[in-house]
Amino acid sequence: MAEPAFRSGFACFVGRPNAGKSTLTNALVGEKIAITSNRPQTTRRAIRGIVNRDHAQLVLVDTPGLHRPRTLLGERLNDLVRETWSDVDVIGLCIPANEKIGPGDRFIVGELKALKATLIAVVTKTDLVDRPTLTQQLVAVSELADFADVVPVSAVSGEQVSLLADLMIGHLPAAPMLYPDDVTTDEPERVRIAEYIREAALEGVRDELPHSIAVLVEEMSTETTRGGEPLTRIYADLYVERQSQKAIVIGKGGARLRTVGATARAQIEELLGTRVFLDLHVRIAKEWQRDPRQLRKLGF
Ligand SMILES: Nc1nc2c(ncn2[C@@H]2O[C@H](COP(=O)(O)OP(=O)(O)OP(=O)(O)O)[C@@H](O)[C@H]2O)c(=O)[nH]1
Repeated sequence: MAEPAFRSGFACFVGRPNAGKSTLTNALVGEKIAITSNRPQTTRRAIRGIVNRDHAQLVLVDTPGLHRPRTLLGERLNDLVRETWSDVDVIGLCIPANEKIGPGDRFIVGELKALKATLIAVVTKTDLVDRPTLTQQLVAVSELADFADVVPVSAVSGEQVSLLADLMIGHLPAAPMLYPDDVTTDEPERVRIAEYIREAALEGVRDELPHSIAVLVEEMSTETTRGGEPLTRIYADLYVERQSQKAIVIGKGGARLRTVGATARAQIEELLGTRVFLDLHVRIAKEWQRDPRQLRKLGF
């Protein structure tokens, strides 16, 4: 059969926390769209990145990990993951090259088997291991399920990233372009801005904080300065659950919050292409992860 003129479709990466899914998505898309962190489970939303080729378009949906739900937020996240899984053409199961396959991986494989999507295995972080270890891991991973492909990649060195895109595209149906090809993500700007702030706020804080921070961009407007330059004013709230967490986020004399603001502002300026005035407020929303009203307000 002749190669179709155009292929397009959806794909997502799944795998245990910290498997390298967000970093890989960024490497494939070539623009920072999903937040990454060296802490598990920081990715909360289905963020799309788009890989554009002359004859294909691959839309990546970035999902949070599937895990045992302990809060209402946990349950919503799992629902979101399953919804995404049943809606894509290709699923890439990510397993780090430098970690043993465990019950968590087997659990995910079990959940994936019933789906209609083409299943491929991606052995990530290959820059961290030597050849014999990688070979062993590739064999072990191949035995987990009947994968259409098993691909080793390193998002950090870039090795095999482009090949992975080609393989994934090969599993997409013949279909026309889904989005204009100058678009890399359809995530609303405010959400991306909120994610930048959240990521900056998570840098270097204690392990129990990640789940307790949420960010909401309350107001955003653009004006022209006296010098004739566009300036975007952004007012955002950082929600934490307790006074003690608020103190950590703000830091001594507000020092930490200023660093968070400066880091996030630089990224937002790059995203928007204007100068940015960023006003951050830290607020306490008790038990927001368990409260449906608060969750809705924060976009979950
Ligand atoms: N050396 C190396 N490190 C990597 C690579 N890919 C990801 N990492 C690191 O692994 C950690 C986790 O990567 P993420 O991309 O956030 O992992 P994730 O699977 O999206 O994690 P969750 O959002 O928790 O599900 C980060 O510290 C990354 O810098 C890689 O190819 N090589």
